[in-house]
Amino acid sequence: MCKLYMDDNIKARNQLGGFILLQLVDIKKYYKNKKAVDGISFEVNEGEIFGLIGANGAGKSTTIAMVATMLKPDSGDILFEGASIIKKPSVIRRHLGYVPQEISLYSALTGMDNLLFWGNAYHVPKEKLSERIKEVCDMIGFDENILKQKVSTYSGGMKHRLNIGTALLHHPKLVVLDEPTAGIDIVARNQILNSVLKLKETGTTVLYCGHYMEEVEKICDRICMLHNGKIIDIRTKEELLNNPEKNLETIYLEAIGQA
Ligand SMILES: Nc1ncnc2c1ncn2[C@@H]1O[C@H](COP(=O)(O)OP(=O)(O)OP(=O)(O)O)[C@@H](O)[C@H]1O
Repeated sequence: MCKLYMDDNIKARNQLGGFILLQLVDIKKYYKNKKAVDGISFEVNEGEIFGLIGANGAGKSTTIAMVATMLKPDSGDILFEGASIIKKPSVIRRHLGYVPQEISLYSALTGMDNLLFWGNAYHVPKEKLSERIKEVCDMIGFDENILKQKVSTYSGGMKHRLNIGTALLHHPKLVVLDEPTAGIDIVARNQILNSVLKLKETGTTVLYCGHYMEEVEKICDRICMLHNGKIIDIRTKEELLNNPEKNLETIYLEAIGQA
């Protein structure tokens, strides 16, 4: 029999002929009686930056925690390269770089020691690790001098950048970022956004959960708006650019009846 028919994880194509990396199909998640995610379906194309926005409690973190296999949906399915990650979480785990809001760094260690630690934790082959650390440092804007310093001496923005770097060492196909710029200054935010854009240049797909509408608008190819656990709209960057009289914030506020 032809291999194509034997394979149960065949990547789907989008309308433009590109590959779909990730598909959420009618996902629901309850916390006791509270519906946190209420029938969400969307697709993330290979190589794009896909943004998720919404006010506090909209369901963003719950959604991406399910993609990162930290939480299991109550119903629906999530497919990575056509295979269900609900049935088999391992299909996504080795291809995933998940950056939660919390910083997971050892502050008593240097930046380099943190990268070595996470490189080993992600099973990056020893002979490839130093080259990969160089590539990641280039992406997050770290030089050798910074790497020699202890993380306890870093600014908040530097910690966030290194935190992202640790999730990139194993060259993941999909990077999931949960509000990576929350609570840091404008300069550090800009550096992080540039790192995310560099990541896209390397062909990596990004699922970006953000709080600040203007930054999501700036870097994302498509933006999914959530409210009360439901999708209220999905807009492409082109649609937003072609409609300059309404920015993302206005569109979102109008959609939730708050304009
Ligand atoms: N562990 C939990 N137990 C009970 N309810 C929860 C839990 N986590 C989230 N919720 C509720 O589920 C809903 C969605 O929360 P979620 O954290 O996914 O939203 P969010 O869009 O990420 O919000 P924020 O921007 O504040 O992080 C909210 O009403 C929240 O209170």
